[in-house]
Formats: sequence, C-alpha cells, structure tokens
Amino acid sequence: MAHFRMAAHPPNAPARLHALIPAAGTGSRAGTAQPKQYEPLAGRALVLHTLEALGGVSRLASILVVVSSGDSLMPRGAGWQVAACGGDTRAASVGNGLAELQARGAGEDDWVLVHDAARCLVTPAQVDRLIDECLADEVGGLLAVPLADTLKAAQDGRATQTLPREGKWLAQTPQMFRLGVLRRALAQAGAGVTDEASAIEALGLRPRLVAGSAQNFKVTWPEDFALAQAVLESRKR
Ligand SMILES: Nc1ccn([C@@H]2O[C@H](COP(=O)(O)OP(=O)(O)OP(=O)(O)O)[C@@H](O)[C@H]2O)c(=O)n1
Ligand SMILES: C[C@](O)(CO)[C@H](O)COP(=O)(O)O
Repeated sequence: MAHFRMAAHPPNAPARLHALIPAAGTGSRAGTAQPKQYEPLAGRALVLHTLEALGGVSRLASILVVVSSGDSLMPRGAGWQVAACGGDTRAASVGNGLAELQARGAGEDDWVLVHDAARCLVTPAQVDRLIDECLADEVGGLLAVPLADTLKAAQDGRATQTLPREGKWLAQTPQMFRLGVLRRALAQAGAGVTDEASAIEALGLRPRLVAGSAQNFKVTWPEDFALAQAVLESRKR
C-alpha cells in the first residue's frame, strides 16, 4: 500500500480537519453485482461524486478512503488517499481508519469528519455548515434531519403503536469529532454501533445536531440509484 505522511504538525498548532470515508462495505441491500460505491452513476463511480463534494471543502487538510483489503476497484486520484484497512463492520472500518490517520501524522485533537462513501449527494455547502457549527463546539456533531413522517413500532409486519416523533432526528454524515476522543469512544462502544455519534453519546456526551438535507440520503436500496441520478442531473441544469 502506498503511504503518505502529512506535514509535521507542531505542538500548539491549530487543529486540522480530515475527512475519513468508510468505503469497505459490500452494499448487500443495494442488490448490485459489485459493491454499490463503484456502481456507475451519472457517468462515473458513485464514490467519485462523494469525493468530488469533499474535494470542494477547502478547510479539509486530507481525505482518507478506507477500502477492504484486496479491493481493486477504488479509483486513485490526487485529492485523496486510500487505505486498505476495512473491517467487518462500519464501526471497525472507521476505527481502523482513525488509527491509520494517526499513523500518517494526524493529531489527537484534529477533527475528523466521517462520511459514508454511499452518501454521494452531500454538498460542500452542507459540509461547511457542519464545520462552521462544530468547530467551536466542545463535543462536535453531525448532519441530521428532523423526522418528517409518522413513526410506527411494528411486530410481524403490523403496526403496534405510533411513537411520538417530536425530538427525533435521522442521523446523516458527515459526523465530526476530535480524533482521539472518537477513537476511544469507538473502542469502548464495540462493533455494534451504527454511527460515530452513538459511540460519543455512550461516553455521556451530547453531539450537536446540524441541519442536513433530505437530498443527503444514503444510497442503500436498488431504487436509490435512480433517485440519486435524478438529483445529480437536476444540479447540472
Ligand atoms: N464493513 C463495512 C461496512 C460498511 N462500510 C461503509 O459504511 C458506509 C455506510 O454503510 P452501508 O450503507 O450500510 O453500506 P454497506 O454495508 O455496503 O451496505 P449493506 O448494509 O446494504 O451491505 C458505506 O459507505 C460502506 O461502504 C465500511 O466501510 N465497512
Ligand atoms: C452512519 C449512518 O449513515 C447514519 O445514518 C448509518 O447509521 C449507517 O448505517 P448502516 O446500517 O451502516 O447503513
């Protein structure tokens, strides 16, 4: 694996910001022959749209993409680095990616913005809003959207109860936390957590919720590709 090291970061220098992109999943729910991040979308691999958006965020000092060992599909480019240290779960891929970032020169106090490769519709403006609102925050935070629909509890395919939706949000990415705290939080939380914020919450901390956008959805199901394509095409007009 080709390694890069970041420029030395002197003590007391301001914290830098890094993007970490977990891209080591198989996309089993998407029903595609290859992992969904490599599916063609508006003329190129889905993950390249994600990387283009992050490349438009001028405050990011580096972008590291985590892929599975043996992955031969991830495109190489000047604007990002690739580490083949993916794990069995998203949490493991992120934990391994944080260790890799640190090994490559990132500091404990540096901010890391973890962003799903599969959220290819994120925009630089959304990421900048997250950074603006979290940079002075003691904990950090995440993009999220308030629940728009009525929320049901269910059993055997039948609704058993309608749950209050007030105060409920859908978590998106990026999720922005200090590298050292996030590493420790994920190590304590274990492989079961589905996002970084849950590991931080388990420490008793309260991540800031920053308004995201319904368009920043995660490509998960077969029908999501056509929707993502339509959004990308609408932005060209
Ligand atoms: N072991 C894993 C699992 C997921 N991811 C990444 O985490 C992001 C969000 O996960 P998800 O949408 O669940 O992707 P998959 O795990 O690939 O999809 P599925 O659950 O349908 O198999 C994706 O960019 C995916 O590549 C990862 O890096 N390592
Ligand atoms: C991190 C995430 O995208 C926030 O909504 C989500 O939790 C990932 O979950 P998945 O089960 O790995 O798709």
